[in-house]
Amino acid sequence: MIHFTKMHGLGNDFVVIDAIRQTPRLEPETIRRLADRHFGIGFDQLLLVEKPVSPNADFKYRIFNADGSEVSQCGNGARCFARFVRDQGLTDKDEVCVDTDAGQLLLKFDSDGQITVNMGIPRHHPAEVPLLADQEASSYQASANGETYAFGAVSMGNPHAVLQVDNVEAAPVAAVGRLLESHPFFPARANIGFMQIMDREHIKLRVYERGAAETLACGSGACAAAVIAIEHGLVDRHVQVQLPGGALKISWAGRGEPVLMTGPAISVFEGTIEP
Ligand SMILES: N[C@H](CCC[C@H](N)C(=O)O)C(=O)O
Repeated sequence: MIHFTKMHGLGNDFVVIDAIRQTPRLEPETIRRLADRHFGIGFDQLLLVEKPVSPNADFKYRIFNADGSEVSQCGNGARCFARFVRDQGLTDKDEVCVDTDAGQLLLKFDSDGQITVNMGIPRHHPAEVPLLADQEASSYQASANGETYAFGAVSMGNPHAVLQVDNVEAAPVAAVGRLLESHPFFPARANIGFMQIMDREHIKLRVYERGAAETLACGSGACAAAVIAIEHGLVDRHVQVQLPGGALKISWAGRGEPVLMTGPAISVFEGTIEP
């Protein structure tokens, strides 16, 4: 029997499992079954909390999408991970350093109960996103089903393409998101953001996530949209990103600097599974 906690960050929801004091064996098929919102628990991603691999880190955490694929970054998940290790008594630190497959993240508990994540330095080179382009560009194009789509692209430790739209509510997120998520232009697939610039301090965003379809919020997607909008001179360096599930505060001082993301993390219930 495995104990888990069901959590969410702005409605992007997770099952979080302590894999330090437990030894879960979760094959991709099991993850897919548990992710099902009718036959399983239901979640966008499953997070495993493990012992650190680096001497200076407190933990390692691994991320699995609802389709069973293991990935390297999850912004909302990082905040829920931080809340989890505190609630479970695995740490009493106010700042937690965590190893991930994309490098280390630094997580800080703010006085108001929100959590600020240093999401690392965005990567722009095509090979780092990854995407199939000969050189870096401020905007790329990909064609599908007779349409051509223009987007910015960046890695936050996971691949993101961001399209600018005039009305995010009317954006074809399901149809175009699904098309581009697994487009050959993205050899590792990609998270597809649809961004509407409201003013120099506010973005509205919807994200069709790799391996999870549209979610109510995407932390790394909010970081990617802010980076691309800042690069294009559309917003200032401190911006609020409004997603269907709520708002995140994103700050970025420019190339070579890390992106900071601040937002909530909520525990909903605890349970047990026989995987
Ligand atoms: N679907 C993403 C992982 C989860 C990202 C998202 N939930 C976040 O908050 O950043 C990927 O395959 O890269």
